Amino acid sequence: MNFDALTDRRRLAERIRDSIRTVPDFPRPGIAFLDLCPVFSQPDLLAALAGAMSDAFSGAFDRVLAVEARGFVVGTAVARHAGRPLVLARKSGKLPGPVESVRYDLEYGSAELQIQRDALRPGERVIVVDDVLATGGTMAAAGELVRRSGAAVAGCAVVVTIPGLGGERRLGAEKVFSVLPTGN
Ligand SMILES: O=P(O)(O)OC[C@H]1O[C@H](OP(=O)(O)OP(=O)(O)O)[C@H](O)[C@@H]1O
Ligand SMILES: Nc1ncnc2[nH]cnc12
Repeated sequence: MNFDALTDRRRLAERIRDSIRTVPDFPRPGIAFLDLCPVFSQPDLLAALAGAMSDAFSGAFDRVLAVEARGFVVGTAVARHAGRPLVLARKSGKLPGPVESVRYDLEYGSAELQIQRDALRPGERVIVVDDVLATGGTMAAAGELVRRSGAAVAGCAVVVTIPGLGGERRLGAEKVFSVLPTGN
């Protein structure tokens, strides 16, 4: 990475950090909820985010898998920026079948994620895009859906990682790119 790219990355991270609103005790007591709506409302910031995520994987991916719901915002921007097809991982009951399903736990609940069986092809390289990485339960479920299709996870991209919840450790081998990494 050259100096300009590093400076731009730092500036991007600063603007995102300044834009995120932390809401205590939402959606339930004890959770410090990161509200990224103010990030999504700034077109230049969303475009820069998409560019940083795409660059992080040097364009070495065939499709972008976006996770419902906030991941759709970021994933759509990345797919558009990179000129790659967008695939949706949706919460249970939203996609017409046949679908593949995985149940999972996240920081404040449990859910089921699905993709359509013909959405990914064997051998394709897929990046999974979301807004927040907390426990990693959601990303792990999305990765499992990718592998069940015979495709491979080329990486995971998130706007922000919440430190101390084990998300990056849990994803282990999957390469995680976070614009605001742990500790920032
Ligand atoms: O790392 P984890 O502990 O799994 O948490 C991260 C997930 O939690 C949030 O999704 P949520 O299910 O709240 O959905 P939403 O985007 O529909 O609000 C967030 O958008 C991530 O998908
Ligand atoms: N603390 C949090 N804020 C926003 N989204 C989340 N997803 C999981 N944990 C979260």
